[in-house]
This record gives sequence, C-alpha cells and structure tokens, in this order.
Amino acid sequence: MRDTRWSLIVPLKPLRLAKSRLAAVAGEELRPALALAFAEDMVTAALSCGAVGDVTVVTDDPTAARRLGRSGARIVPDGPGRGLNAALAYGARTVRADAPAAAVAALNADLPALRAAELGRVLAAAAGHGRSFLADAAGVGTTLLAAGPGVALAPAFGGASRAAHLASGAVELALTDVPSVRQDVDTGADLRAALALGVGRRTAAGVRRLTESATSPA
Ligand SMILES: Nc1nc2c(ncn2[C@@H]2O[C@H](COP(=O)(O)OP(=O)(O)OP(=O)(O)O)[C@@H](O)[C@H]2O)c(=O)[nH]1
Ligand SMILES: C=C(OP(=O)(O)O)C(=O)O
Repeated sequence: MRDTRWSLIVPLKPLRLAKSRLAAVAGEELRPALALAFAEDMVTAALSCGAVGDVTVVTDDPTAARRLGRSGARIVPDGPGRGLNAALAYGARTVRADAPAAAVAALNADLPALRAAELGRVLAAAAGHGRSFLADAAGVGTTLLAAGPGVALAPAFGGASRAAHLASGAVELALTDVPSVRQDVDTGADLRAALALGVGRRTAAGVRRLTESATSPA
C-alpha cells in the first residue's frame, strides 16, 4: 500500500536518565538538554514527512511532554512504567484504541539528523510488508520497527535488537540510501557521525553550547 499514512510511536525516558552513554562528552548539565534536542529535531522532521499521519511520544517527562507537544506530537504518559518495549506496546495500543486500522511504527527518539525524505523511503518500503524493521548504523540495534494495519508491533528493542527482530519474523528493510534514519546517537562517536550527516537546529544549538562550555575558562 504505497499511500499508507503511518502513526509513529516514539519512546522517551525521563530526561534526567536519558542518553547516559553521552555523559562522557556532554556532562551531567548538558546531557538532558541534548536528549531533548535530539527528540525535538526528530519529531519535527518526522511530522514534515508526507507518509506520517501523526507522532505519539510515550514519556513521563513533563518538560519533554511540553516541548514535544508544542512541536506537534501527541503525548501519552508511560502508563506501564516497565521499560522501553512495554512503553512502545502501550503507545501502539493507545493509537489503535482510537484508530484500530492504523499502521504503526516505533522510531527511536535519538535520531537528530533525521530527514523527512529518507523516512518516507523507509516507510514506503515498510508498507510492502506486514512487520518490518530498519537496523541502526552500527548494524546491531534497530531504529524503526513497523507494523501494518492489523499486525501486532511486538517490539523487541534493547541491545542486539536487529537479531531479536529478525528472529521474531520481522522483515529487515535493506535500504542503502537512508543514513539519517539509521544514525542513532548513543556515544560521542555517534554524535560526530550525526553532525557529519547534518543535524536539526536544536541539536546544532545544543552542540554549540557544548563546544562553548568546553572552551570557556573555568
Ligand atoms: N517511555 C520510555 N522510553 C524509554 C524507556 N527506556 C528507554 N526509552 C527510550 O527508548 C530509546 C532507546 O533507549 P535506550 O538506548 O535504553 O536509552 P537512551 O536514553 O537512548 O541511552 P542510554 O541511557 O545511553 O542507554 C530512547 O528514545 C529512550 O529514551 C522507558 O522505560 N520508557
Ligand atoms: C534500544 C536500542 O537502541 P540503542 O540502545 O542503540 O539506543 C535498540 O537498538 O534496540
């Protein structure tokens, strides 16, 4: 179904806990702001993609809820409070309570270089399968898991989720021209790779603050 419009589900943990692996480069002060900037840039890019109908962020963080709501996302609290996969399954259930035939796709919040056109290519490919996924840039994890109308999302994110999603029967999307959808940012090296692709304006501003604080005298 080439004209499928997708409901995206974006999980986001409380900002004070988010992106802990970035603490080494961002420090405790800037790390939560950077995690929010990634999510804002990602949501803004996703909502400008023609294949995206709506974006639902599952989060208990009040600041993130306010800011991402302002960016156009629907906010759902993390009802289960039992980790990432429970949050995603809950988000999908919430979307389908209103729209039972919705095509849903989980997308990580840490894709600050996301380009709407590339996301459109991924979702067009996903529309040809019941359940499919895109591996992350490292080839170990997953950045997007899609389930067409009537198909359970059954998320298996966390760690080596590329293998977990393959084992669960999801089809791997073998696209070569979608680096911005694959480039999640967990480490300083990932952040440099995202910057090389070109990040959104909020992440760019956050990285400028990072550079300034690193170069200003104590
Ligand atoms: N709503 C919700 N989102 C979660 C939860 N755990 C993780 N996430 C989100 O799921 C995505 C991947 O999570 P992780 O890799 O575990 O965490 P991270 O904050 O990206 O990075 P690290 O702290 O370095 O592990 C991110 O968008 C997280 O914010 C959870 O329990 N609830
Ligand atoms: C949770 C995942 O992402 P990451 O740990 O890379 O943020 C995953 O790829 O399943």
